[in-house]
Parts: sequence; structure tokens; C-alpha cells
Amino acid sequence: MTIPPPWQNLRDAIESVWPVSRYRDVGVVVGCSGGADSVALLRGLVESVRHPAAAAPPGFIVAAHFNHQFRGRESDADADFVRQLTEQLAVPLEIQCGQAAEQDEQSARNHRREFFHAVMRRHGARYLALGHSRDDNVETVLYRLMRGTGPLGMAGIAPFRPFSDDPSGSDFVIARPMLDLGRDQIREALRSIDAPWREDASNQSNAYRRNWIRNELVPAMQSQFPQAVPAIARAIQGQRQWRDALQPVIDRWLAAVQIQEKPLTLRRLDRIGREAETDPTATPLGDQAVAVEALRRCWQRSGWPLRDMGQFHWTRVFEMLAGRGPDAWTLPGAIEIRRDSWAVTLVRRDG
Ligand SMILES: Nc1ncnc2c1ncn2[C@@H]1O[C@H](COP(=O)(O)OP(=O)(O)OP(=O)(O)O)[C@@H](O)[C@H]1O
Repeated sequence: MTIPPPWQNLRDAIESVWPVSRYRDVGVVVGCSGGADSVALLRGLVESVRHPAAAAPPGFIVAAHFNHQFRGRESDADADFVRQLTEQLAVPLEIQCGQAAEQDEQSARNHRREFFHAVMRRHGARYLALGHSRDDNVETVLYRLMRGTGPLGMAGIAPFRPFSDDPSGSDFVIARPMLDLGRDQIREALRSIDAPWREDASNQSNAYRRNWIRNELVPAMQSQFPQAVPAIARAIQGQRQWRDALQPVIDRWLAAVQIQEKPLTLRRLDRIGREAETDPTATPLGDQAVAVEALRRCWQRSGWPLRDMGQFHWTRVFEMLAGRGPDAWTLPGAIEIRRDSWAVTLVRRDG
């Protein structure tokens, strides 16, 4: 049987990012909403592991659907659709229902995440696969840009990253192998194999700012720049390469500067030996761009709000670290920063 080219291209694109050999022995939970992206992902992965050449033991792909019950009967119909799909594909399915009252997007996402985590543990799966597309990545970066972000935020969604909320610290990984595929391309691939999906009507609403980006901003950009999405996606990819190059530099900066995590205590840069200035291979401790990215990582680890931290605040923290400016200051999110003769300490006032 010949495979239609759009579907084959999708399979090849997934395979090139995430070869089946990397996941066939460790187990994958696929988050399937019933939407085109995750339906294509589930179908693609199932076909790949069942390909005779893959020689995979059956049944270690598990689908997981969270029924948020945001949209009453429509939500139940999504769940039914996913149930039928997984029966047809002979893939085990786990479903959990959320609270209809809970309309806040962030807490819904958190609950979904907890559910995924529980399913991964139950089945002993290493990976959680999600169907984010190139368009999702571009929308995410536009969103971050408008809310305020740094160079690392502009690197977009990571194709692979640890499931960092995992309290046991085991090596669960989130995989997003469709980040190079456009939303239209994914739909076309599904159409080419006559595979249905569910259209989420709430994606049409502009109530959420993310939907406004998707439904208004991006089309407006495309009306003047038809290639805007792939162009931005290329910039994101370039930024990701810079980000990857920067990670070890940030690690070394933290190793040299951070004394302890709680309370966050950082050595004063002007008190650290001067070898960094004379050794060209040493980590540039006094480089503001590196320092700010390292500080952002500290903020993330501490669970402090990054949102209201502007360039002005980062520069001031950097100045204080370098032994200049005031001895004490309060940053957004009630983070208090104090400098003594050797170090700078940061504490959140309420905790
Ligand atoms: N309710 C859900 N149950 C299970 N997985 C989900 C659910 N919602 C989202 N996901 C997973 O997270 C990915 C990204 O979610 P998002 O809400 O951004 O999806 P989307 O762009 O609407 O994609 P899709 O077309 O797959 O619904 C989905 O592709 C899917 O893998």
C-alpha cells in the first residue's frame, strides 16, 4: 500500500527529530486532545513503532486525554472521539475528568500536567509526547515577546526537555517532535489519509490572549508577510542554537558565583579573582548578558515571578553584584536584595 506523500512527509519529519529507536524500548505517553496535531502525532508514532523494521513490543504507547469539561457536551464528544481513535489503533487510553468550574487556563494546564505525570509513573513510561506545531512555537514566542522575555525565552518551545516538576527527580522527558511542522501541513497530512480530528471551537474565541495571537495577530502579519511564520520559526531555531551554546557558560557562571540556593546567595563579582579577565578561555563572569541569563535561571528555580522584571531591574541587580549602586533594594515580586562585603543575598519577603 502506498502512503500519500503528505502523510509520509509528516512521518519522516517526526522520525528525523525523534527516531523510533530512541523511544521504542522506554514507553511513551501521548497527550491526545482529539485536535489535529495530537491525533497526527499519535497516529504517526503508533505507525512508526508498529513498522516491521521497528520490532517494538506492542502496547507501550499509551494515550492520555484530559477532559477539562470546559465545553459541556463538546468536551465529552472530544473524549469519545479519542476513545474511538485509540480503540481503532489498539492503544491503551487513560482519561481523567477535570472540574467544569475551573475555567482558568493555567490551573487547567497544571492539572493536565499532574495527570500526565501520574500516567507516566503508572505505566513506567519515559516520555510524554505532545503535539505542539511550528505555529504553536511562533505564537508562544510572540506572546512572550509582548509580555516581556529574554533571549532564552525567544528560543521558543524546547523539542525535548526534562519533565521538571517531577518531584522524584527521575529522568522523565517531554518530547515535542512536531515543532518543525506547520499547522496546515499537519491537517493536510491527516486529510491525505482520511483521518478525522476534532476542531476545538474555543480556539476560535479571542477570549484568551493566546487565541487572539492565533486568530488576529498572526493573520494580520501574514497579510503583509505571507512567509512570516516560517521566517519567525527560523529565527527561533537560530536563537535556540545560541541558547544551547550559552547553557554551559551559564552553568560555569553559576558554579563560580552562586554560594547557596536558599537564600539565594551570590558572590560579588568584584570580589572574585581577576583570572576571568586575563584568561581568555575563562567564563566571562562580568558579562552582563551571561549574568542576566544566569539570574533568570535562579529566579525560575526559586519560583519567583519573572514577569515584571525589566531590563532596568536586571541591570541594577548586575550592578549590585559588581559592587556598584545601592546596598539594598526591592525588586518586583517583593524580592529583597542586599549586598554585604562579599556577597549579595536575595530573599522573597513572604517566604
Ligand atoms: N485535553 C488534553 N488532553 C490530552 N492532551 C492534551 C490536551 N490538551 C492538549 N494536549 C496536548 O498538548 C498539546 C498542545 O496543546 P494545545 O492546547 O496547545 O494544543 P492544540 O494546538 O490545540 O493541539 P491539538 O490540535 O493537538 O489539540 C496537544 O497537541 C496535545 O498533545
